[in-house]
Order: sequence, then C-alpha cells, then structure tokens
Amino acid sequence: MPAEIEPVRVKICGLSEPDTLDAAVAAGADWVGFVLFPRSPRYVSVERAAELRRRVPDTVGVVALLVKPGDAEIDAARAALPRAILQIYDDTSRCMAIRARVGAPVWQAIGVDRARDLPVESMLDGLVVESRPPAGADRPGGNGQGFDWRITAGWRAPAPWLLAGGLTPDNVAKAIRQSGARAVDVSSGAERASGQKDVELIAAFVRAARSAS
Ligand SMILES: O=C(O)c1ccccc1NCC(=O)[C@H](O)[C@H](O)COP(=O)(O)O
Repeated sequence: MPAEIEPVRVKICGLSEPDTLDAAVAAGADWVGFVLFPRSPRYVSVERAAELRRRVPDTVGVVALLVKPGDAEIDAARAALPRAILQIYDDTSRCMAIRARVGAPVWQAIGVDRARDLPVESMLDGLVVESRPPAGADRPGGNGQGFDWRITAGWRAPAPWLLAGGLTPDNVAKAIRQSGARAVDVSSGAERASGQKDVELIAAFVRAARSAS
C-alpha cells in the first residue's frame, strides 16, 4: 500500500480584520499569522491580536510575527496569544534564547536568495524560508518578493519549513513543485491592496496550494 501523502499545509499571514480571518479559517488554512511589527501595513496591536484570536478554532495554529523583539515584547505577545507559535526575525542564537526562556515553539524566518543561504542545522521548531528583503526595504518580510524556488529542491532541511515570499494563487502550485515545500506562507499574494486581505484571493490560494499536493 503506498504511503499517503499529506496535503501541503498553508499559512495565511498578516490578517487584521475579522472577515478575512474567518475566510482563512473557512478556506482551511493550517495557520493564521498576526504581524506585531508596527512598521508593517498589516500591523495589529497585541490587544487587537488577542481579540482576533478568539475567532480562531483550536484546530488552526496561531502565529505571532516579531522583528528583533525584546523580552517585554515577547511577554506581551505571549500574554495576548498564549498558544501562539512565535515567528521571529532575528539571528539563531536569539531565537534559541527566546525558545528557552518562554518554552513556546519558535520559527526562525530566514531571508535567502541562493542555496548557500539555507541552514544545514537548526534546533528550532520551524524555519520560514523567504526571499531576502529588497535593498532599502523597511521590513524584513511580507514584501511580496520571491526567489528561485529550485534552490530548496535538494536541500536537507534541518527542521520543518515553510516556503514564503511572493507566492500567489497563480504561482503557488509551481512553487511547491519546484521547491519541494510541504508548507507555504502567503501575505501580499492574498491582498487586493497593501495590507488589505481579500477573501477570494485567500480561498484561491488555499485551493491552489492543495491542488499541488
Ligand atoms: O507582512 C509584513 O509586513 C511583515 C513585516 C515584518 C516581518 C514580516 C512580515 N511578513 C512576513 C509574512 O507575511 C510571511 O511570513 C511571508 O514573508 C510572506 O510574505 P509575502 O511575500 O508578502 O507573501
């Protein structure tokens, strides 16, 4: 009997409104992400994130995105989103220190543009492999920019990982086939304007990702 292939898992990131959060859950997203970085067009305060997360069933993972956070920021995020995975934009030693301090799962976001940027070891719970931000960008992720997905095809990933950066309903199936990813993450590609998620694009993205399974 052939082993069953698990469907590709999907994270919809940068949700900030109840209707699009509900749409992500209804479409079958595995994770929903809240951006706690004030310079982002998708920024939500911890108070707003706490309100929104009440709409998320336990079957869907909640991810809190933080950029070079201090301990106080981490504690505020944990208080607002007690069962969240922390997606951290910082170096590996800081990610490990956060994980040791709070005991929550930590995903490290890693900007790449060539194969040698891919880590060969990691003790973290996950890696979000996304494109290196463009020169002059004021945020390290969520820039709608992709990279050559073929670079991850032969990579022996040291931890579970998600492919991110520039994915859309139109290109996600090809990205999955070329990269070998079994989990994908979208923000800009599910928006009708910067920071404004769209219920139809969310549903189309989840459908397209699953069709590549
Ligand atoms: O979305 C942001 O504005 C953001 C700000 C600071 C750090 C990370 C941010 N977003 C990360 C993501 O939404 C995803 O993990 C991923 O990078 C997808 O981004 P996109 O290329 O927009 O689909």
